Amino acid sequence: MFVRALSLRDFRSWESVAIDLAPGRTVFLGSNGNGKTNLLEALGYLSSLSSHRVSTDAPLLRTGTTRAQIGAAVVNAGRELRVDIELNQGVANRATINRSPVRRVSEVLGILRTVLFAPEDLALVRGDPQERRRYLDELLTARLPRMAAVRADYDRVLRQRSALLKTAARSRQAELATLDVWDGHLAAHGSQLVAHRLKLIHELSPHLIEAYSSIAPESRPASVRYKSSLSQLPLEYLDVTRTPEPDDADMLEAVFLGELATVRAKEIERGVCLVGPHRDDLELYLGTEPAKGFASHGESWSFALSLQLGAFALMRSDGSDPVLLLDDVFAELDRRRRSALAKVAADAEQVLITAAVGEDVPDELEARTVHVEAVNSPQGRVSQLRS
Ligand SMILES: Nc1ncnc2c1ncn2[C@@H]1O[C@H](COP(=O)(O)OP(=O)(O)OP(=O)(O)O)[C@@H](O)[C@H]1O
Repeated sequence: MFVRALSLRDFRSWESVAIDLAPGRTVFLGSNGNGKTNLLEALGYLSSLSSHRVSTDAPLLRTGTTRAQIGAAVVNAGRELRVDIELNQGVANRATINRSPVRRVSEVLGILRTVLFAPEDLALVRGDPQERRRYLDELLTARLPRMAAVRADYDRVLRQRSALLKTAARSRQAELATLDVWDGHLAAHGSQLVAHRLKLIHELSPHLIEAYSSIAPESRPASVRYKSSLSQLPLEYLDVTRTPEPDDADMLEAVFLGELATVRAKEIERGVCLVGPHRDDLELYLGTEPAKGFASHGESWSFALSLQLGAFALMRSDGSDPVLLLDDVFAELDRRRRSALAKVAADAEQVLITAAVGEDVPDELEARTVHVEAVNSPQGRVSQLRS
């Protein structure tokens, strides 16, 4: 797929811009802080409904404004769809598809699929489990948009159950009957989420291993493993080579419920939900060692890049290339990693790249260049395209 046109209004440093884009490679070139990443961030938002840099929408609205708009025309297998999102301060966000309003903004998920590789991705290897859970869940949702509802349901139940546990912890008296109901909901949604994550990891793992070995052939092999907070889950289910079965979610739900019964006293005492997908992790290994705290800087970069290239390969195997967004990453890579990434980029349907200087982008990519600059205007400092 590719983005044929992107338009922004009051998004980050962009007051108003409309850019025509084409398949192949485009580099957004400009000095630091001029607004290049903001363009990729907008596309990332359109595809995942979240930013790779911030966890709330507020910083995405241009300073002093109360509404940001992102619009794109996306072509997939010859069919074009127009998608527009409005980010509003204080009121709910809104979206349209082909100019028709949708009931839920999440209905736009799946129209634009992207894989974004950015300096922040180092946190996938070095950061907390929540970074890796987010990576997994966004990939899950990109491939299977209905998972957005499962995630939202799980998060809602988790919040409500956590609030109940806190009350129970404070008053030292559990509303046991109510808690039973929430246990049921938590296990139902949580087991769906875990079953899909396990299936995803099973499918992703070969692509990831291959990506890592092509980027860092001299290094120990990379591998991944799901770490579940369900201690009663039979270990075979965590084996990435095991082919998932259709009834895995049922089995997981039963294990989840059993586990909740086991930890209930502890949960009431501490006032938090102790088990479930919100406590799980995607463990990364180099050889037999965990990558976190063990991998060198270069190996960590290679691993982070492999996670994204693995995601790209997996989505490609689903039938259509996602748009590859590369945010200022070539400068961070050594020669071998650069050329491994350039090889993937040269072959992808559409790649949008940001760079501060042209020399950072490998020549073999033969990219079209779009210059970005920031200027002082009556609206403050804003980004614009330079022709
Ligand atoms: N909500 C906002 N409103 C107005 N300007 C913003 C907002 N958020 C960020 N900016 C501005 O956007 C600029 C950063 O843009 P961006 O991250 O796209 O830069 P960049 O060109 O990718 O830079 P680098 O090469 O350093 O990564 C900064 O000048 C920042 O002040």
